[in-house]
Amino acid sequence: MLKLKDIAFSYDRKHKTLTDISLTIRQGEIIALAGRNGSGKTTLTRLIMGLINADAGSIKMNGQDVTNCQAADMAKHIGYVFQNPDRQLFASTVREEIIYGPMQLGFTKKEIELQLEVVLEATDLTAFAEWAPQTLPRGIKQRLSIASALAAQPQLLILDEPTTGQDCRERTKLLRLMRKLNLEGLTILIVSHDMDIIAEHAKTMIVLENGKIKFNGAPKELFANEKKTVELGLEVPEAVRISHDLGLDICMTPADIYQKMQGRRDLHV
Ligand SMILES: Nc1ncnc2c1ncn2[C@@H]1O[C@H](COP(=O)(O)OP(=O)(O)OP(=O)(O)O)[C@@H](O)[C@H]1O
Repeated sequence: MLKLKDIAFSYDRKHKTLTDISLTIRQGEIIALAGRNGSGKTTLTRLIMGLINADAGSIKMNGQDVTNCQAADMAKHIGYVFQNPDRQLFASTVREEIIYGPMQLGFTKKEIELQLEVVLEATDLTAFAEWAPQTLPRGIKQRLSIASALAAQPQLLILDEPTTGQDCRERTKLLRLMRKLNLEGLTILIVSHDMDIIAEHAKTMIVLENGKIKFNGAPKELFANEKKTVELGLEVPEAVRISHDLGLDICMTPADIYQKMQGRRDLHV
């Protein structure tokens, strides 16, 4: 769906911010982007969004060259949800916030109304349609940011640290929403420092260090190698650690641990 080949980018020509970035985001997958602070994650997502353009290399979307496309063109295909919803929300009601994108993209009145109804329902925000976004709690604001992005019917949704600053209930609700959208066919790129989320939800994981890809593969493959995980500035997920301590085969989720424990007579469930 999206293919980056040999991408290079620098903000000031002196320091290379991204080097030799080649990656593929496949239709329908949840792919995670991780790495320590300053490794280049935001820069890479800004590049994919067309907010900045690469100095070298190419980007293709569904086989079409979009290397030098601007943000307005990419907004037809890609939705972006900021880590801090306050950076994104500006309208005076939830309804206006959601219809802004489709209006800018030239949707008809009928399409806009339909999209509004569909995304309010999908994000469980119907009851808040007339509320002022700024008065909503953080978790609901985050869902509104997702609703606004979804309203433009993107093929790819980029979620930047979507669970930061949320309580457990809102975090669970948001992850469930992400999963549901993915099952309905939406491709999702999640930028996260939370390895538990990546272990549980991502099919592929890309790790950046100093602007270069240091890992690109299944999260399980990386987390099985604790030394490499730590070297890349990442934490081993809780489920992996516990399964290791219990002498089980590597588990990526608490449900995995439960299942594997049932097969072991020496461990009581
Ligand atoms: N607008 C800018 N101008 C110049 N340098 C920048 C700019 N934005 C980021 N950088 C630099 O580019 C490098 C990569 O930054 P980036 O924000 O992409 O990393 P990140 O992995 O997203 O970090 P974090 O996890 O802290 O958000 C850093 O060295 C940063 O200082």
